Amino acid sequence: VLLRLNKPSPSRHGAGASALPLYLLPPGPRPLPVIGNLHCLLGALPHHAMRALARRYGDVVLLRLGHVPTVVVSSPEAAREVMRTHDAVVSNRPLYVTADVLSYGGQNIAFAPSGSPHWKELRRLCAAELLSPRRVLSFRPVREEEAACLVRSVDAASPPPFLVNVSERVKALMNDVLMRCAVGDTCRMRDEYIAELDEALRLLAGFNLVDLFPGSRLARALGAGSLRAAREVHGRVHRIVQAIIQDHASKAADDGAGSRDEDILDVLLRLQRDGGLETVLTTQVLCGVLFDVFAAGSETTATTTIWAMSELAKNPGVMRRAQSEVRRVLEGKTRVAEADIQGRLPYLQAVIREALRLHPPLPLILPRSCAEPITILGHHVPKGTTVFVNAWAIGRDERWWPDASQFKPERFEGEGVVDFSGADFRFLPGGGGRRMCPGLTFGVANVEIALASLLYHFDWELPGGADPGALDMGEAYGITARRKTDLVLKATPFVPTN
Ligand code: HEM
Repeated sequence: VLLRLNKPSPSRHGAGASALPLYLLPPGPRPLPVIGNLHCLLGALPHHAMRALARRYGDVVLLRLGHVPTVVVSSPEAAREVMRTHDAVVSNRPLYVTADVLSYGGQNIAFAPSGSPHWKELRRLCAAELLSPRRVLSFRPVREEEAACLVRSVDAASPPPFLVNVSERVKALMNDVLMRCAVGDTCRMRDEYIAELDEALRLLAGFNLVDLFPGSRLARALGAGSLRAAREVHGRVHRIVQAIIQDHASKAADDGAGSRDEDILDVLLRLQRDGGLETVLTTQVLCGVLFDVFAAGSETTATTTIWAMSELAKNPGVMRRAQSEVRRVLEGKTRVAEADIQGRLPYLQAVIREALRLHPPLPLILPRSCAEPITILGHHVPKGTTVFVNAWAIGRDERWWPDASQFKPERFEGEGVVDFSGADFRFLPGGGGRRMCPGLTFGVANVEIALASLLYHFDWELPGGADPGALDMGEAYGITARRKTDLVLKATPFVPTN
């Protein structure tokens, strides 16, 4: 009787759960008819609401979101079981309807089925070609030029001190960097492409009725508008990418081989021509991969940089220490070159990690789907369950991070520091296991040079002498946990640009 009172009835949580002894299922709130536990997520951002549920029910919580059985894990041990012990079984993404349309039915990297030869080949290409350390290094001139451009754009305002919308500038910077690395610097449809990709990201964010109630005709009818919008954006993106590919092919013929560094589309087109891969690189696959690079790369790196600047503005002592490190290392220079800072800014690196701990851009990582029944910390998780790892909650938990809510980069200094490799399940900004982010090194390189440039060239403070501690740190709803309000700071030039 006690078990019945404390545990949800299995049959209430979805078909896969119905044959199980109810005490084996993870605990969770009682689902309501039809909507299940959707009401538990109302009024708060999903990762916040899920943390509140974890505090009440434990590190493994069972929910029913609409018709979809869902498990949320919120501790390093539970995350290890998902991403290491059961990695092979929990590495598919649930293919939501909008994502299905935008990814050509899972032909890109982020939504392709994980066991498929297609996904394995694309991941191999990421490691060996598209996002390899050599390729990331070859993008160095792009990062340096764009970071210098950012500094000039701040400097262009007059007279000093300038009021700078840091959010806008950083977003523009990351869009430009990712766009140039993906399709080159002379893409005539650049702005159109960015606008369509932004719209696609907006459609991907959030829970869609059709995804929450798969199989329901009513949900299909009510959700028809967003599905139609996704199809339209998808059609426009496809046409733009086709035109970009044609431009590239004719430019490659004009330039002659080897006259410039390859961008990601050049590499894809070369691999397409050469053939011999496990998968055929159709135009659809190229569109999907370019979508991954831009969608997964631009927003995450911009969000991380903006949160890092926010935390620095909120914590002037940390700002001073990071600035003095950057200024000591770059003394006498008129612009930031990566060769000058590489491996020489350990405190700034710690600032970036601390920003990623408190503000992982993808707070719930990306959802996974359980292909077979598994056990997480002794709880039975039925086949077909969607699994979320709440990296945001784990990164803010006092059990693993003393003074968890404080911005203390020092915790990432010294021996035995936690790294980005996904091996330490307390710190999962790039996820873990076989689905772990393949672009994290590239992303962090973009964040590092942007921050080094802003800190080297300018002093920063809140406008109107506002109290740094009172800076609004609210998050907006969306595919990434970005700032709710734009970050606007006062910049005073410190080192002039050349
Ligand atoms: C600070 C920057 C970044 C962060 C915090 C980040 C974070 C993440 C996370 C949490 C995932 C899901 C991993 C999982 O399911 O375990 C992911 C996947 C992915 N990321 Fe990143 N990312 C960043 C930058 C980038 C960049 C620059 C690129 C490419 C240019 C990229 C490409 C991808 C791709 C393709 C996937 C899907 C991988 C798959 O499903 O196999 N990311 N990223």
